[in-house]
Amino acid sequence: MYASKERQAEEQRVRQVAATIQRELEQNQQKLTNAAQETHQIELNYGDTAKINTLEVDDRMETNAAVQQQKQLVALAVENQTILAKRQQRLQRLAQSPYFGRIDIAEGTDQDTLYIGTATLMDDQDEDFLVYDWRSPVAGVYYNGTLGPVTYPTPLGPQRVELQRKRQFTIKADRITNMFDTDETVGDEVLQGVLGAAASLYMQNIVATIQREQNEIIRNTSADVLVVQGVAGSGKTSTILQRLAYLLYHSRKQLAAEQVIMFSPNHLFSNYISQVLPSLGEKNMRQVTLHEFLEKRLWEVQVEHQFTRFEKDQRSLPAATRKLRQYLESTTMMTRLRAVVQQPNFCPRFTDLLLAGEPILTQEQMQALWQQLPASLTVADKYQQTKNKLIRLLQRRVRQAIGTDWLQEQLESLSELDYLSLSAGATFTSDAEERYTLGKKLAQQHFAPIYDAIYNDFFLDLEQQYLVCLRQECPAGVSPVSWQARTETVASNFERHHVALSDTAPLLYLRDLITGGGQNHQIQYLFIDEMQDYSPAQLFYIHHAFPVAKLTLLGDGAQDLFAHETLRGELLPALKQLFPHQKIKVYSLNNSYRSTQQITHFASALLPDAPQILAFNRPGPRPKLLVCQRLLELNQQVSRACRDLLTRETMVAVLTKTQQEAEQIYATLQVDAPVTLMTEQTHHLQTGVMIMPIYLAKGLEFDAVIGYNVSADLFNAANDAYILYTIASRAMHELWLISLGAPTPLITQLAPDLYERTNA
Ligand SMILES: Nc1ncnc2c1ncn2[C@@H]1O[C@H](COP(=O)(O)OP(=O)(O)OP(=O)(O)O)[C@@H](O)[C@H]1O
Repeated sequence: MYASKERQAEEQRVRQVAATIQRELEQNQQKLTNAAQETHQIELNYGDTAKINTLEVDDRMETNAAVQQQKQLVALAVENQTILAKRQQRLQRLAQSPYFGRIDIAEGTDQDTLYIGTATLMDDQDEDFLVYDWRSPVAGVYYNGTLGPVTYPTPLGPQRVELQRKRQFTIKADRITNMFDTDETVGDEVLQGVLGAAASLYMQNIVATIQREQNEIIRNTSADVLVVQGVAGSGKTSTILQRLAYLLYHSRKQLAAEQVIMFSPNHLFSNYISQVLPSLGEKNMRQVTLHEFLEKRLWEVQVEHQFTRFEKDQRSLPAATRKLRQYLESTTMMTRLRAVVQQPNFCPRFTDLLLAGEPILTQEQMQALWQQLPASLTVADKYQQTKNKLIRLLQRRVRQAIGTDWLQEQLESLSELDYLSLSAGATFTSDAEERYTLGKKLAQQHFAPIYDAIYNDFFLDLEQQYLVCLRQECPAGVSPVSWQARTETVASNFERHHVALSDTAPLLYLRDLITGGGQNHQIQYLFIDEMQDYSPAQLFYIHHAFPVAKLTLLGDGAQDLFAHETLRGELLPALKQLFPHQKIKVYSLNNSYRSTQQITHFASALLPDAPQILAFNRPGPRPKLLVCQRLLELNQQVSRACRDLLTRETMVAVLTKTQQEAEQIYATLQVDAPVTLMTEQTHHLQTGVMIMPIYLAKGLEFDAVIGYNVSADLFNAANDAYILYTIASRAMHELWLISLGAPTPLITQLAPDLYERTNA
């Protein structure tokens, strides 16, 4: 009886709040319409003003002032319209679900009841909060505290209150579909509902069900480098997107979405997460993949793609190559380059700048300029001064060219069109002036490629310089023969305008060290998802490239597809080496939310150094292992599995190790549903069946996953347990693994009750 009275009271409140939202929506819509008309009217007037007679000087001045004023009016009107439009969107969001939580807090005899939703809502008089934004300090109590004494931050210091009740709601428009009181962070029941639902094409926000351990990460504003080491499906991506929404809300004046950048694993992922921030009323941050970032900075050469390298590695990766790679991709490699550049007599390798085969500025000249500079200057300063001197030398060359016969001849033979473009409508007072001006322009045009080359730092022979650094010293633990062979490979790569992935970070760093460029001071926050896919050298370089950005790095050592081992072993010393002057905070997330208990147990058992992975209590069928004897049978079984799964699930993924296998199965798959072969160029998830190599499925999830050909032949290398774990942990509800011939011992050695084995 009491419970139903409570429910009635809550239902009545929701209806009242929903009615307020509706009223505000209507009023705001009216204001928005008026504002749009006003903007339009001002723009019309602005057009008229521009037509005012500008012949008389006085009129002209007046018109200029009027135009300025009109421009300001337009800007104001547009701003006003933007604010109203944002408000309308916020109200529309609240109308769908006004709030999801309630807390009752008491301070002494003062009692307060607060409702928490995705945005703030005031009552009609603008006096009382009907809904508190989830990011407000007091709302932290909802996510953080169990009942009893709790504290939350205020401008006057920590505020201590008694949390007397925590209530959760599921509300659709003005109807409560579920409501209960809880003492937990966020009750199991709501989470069960959310996690049991079907996969979606876009990631959803988790604002109503943020867990305590996630909340801490979201609200941390003090760390310079915040690292989240979390098991698959622990909500790392969800948490950082919520964190970004939190940071944008709290630093509204100092931080804009444009000052935030996120490194994401691929375009599919970027698109998959693109709706989370807008659903929380925030603009999206910039996203970039590692390959895009490297390619943009090394635009004159072709950069090896991580995915291409992964595919090649599957065919063969000798131990010696792995060892060399480890060194090239280490922080030691980067600091060694720094030491080379900081040597007292360091002089970079330069290259002649040629025009039609003729050297215009020579490396000897450049070296001489460098040597003349005071030894006390930094390398970057010396470089800039050399660059400036080269520009001056070029200017002198331009002046000298003006009087030369060849230039005068060219002037004489200018076509009418060339003359007009060169003179650009200028009038000259004398013939000599005309000859000089046009001659100078012609000379400037002639030497423009050299100017561009200086401007773009092409006089620095970065490739030779890099080779010099490599040849200087063979690192400890690497055989001199393989080091030399590797260095020769780098040289022949350069001849083909190609750079191997391992050389990209060192090469870029070397260039920046010498030129003093390459640093972006605008970005305030930088997020890296899947940090285990970055080598220490790449992380080192990214930190160098964005020196003021606070970093949030997320990863899972167990999803180490590319065998960088960045997140294996002792994390803190490695981080200290990477970020020696930063305040580092490391969080671990061990609860896995994505998959059923059966899938999580199976996936965790695959890992050799089994981390602590806590499965969420959501039961489902055990993973299935199907063994086939012939290729034809394997393909038939995959088709059959897809058909079966599609009777229950909407998004089924066939995950392979390589692109080639994905193409093979795509060619033979027979199902009565849309089938999409995903490639690096695919940007959107699809319903039906998606086929892709595992590296494209990073960070994604599907209702059901079929692991394609998990045979002993294919999964036998040291890193394969991690690949298989990544495949398995993409599945939310069902996992099938199909093998051609004997399945990998990674599976067969597991406890038999972890999966169900069938022979086809
Ligand atoms: N607090 C939460 N409330 C509701 N759902 C959650 C919560 N935390 C995580 N999830 C859900 O769990 C799934 C996995 O989350 P997410 O992709 O953020 O994890 P992840 O740690 O980045 O995973 P991975 O490393 O495996 O890619 C998503 O469906 C997400 O919505």
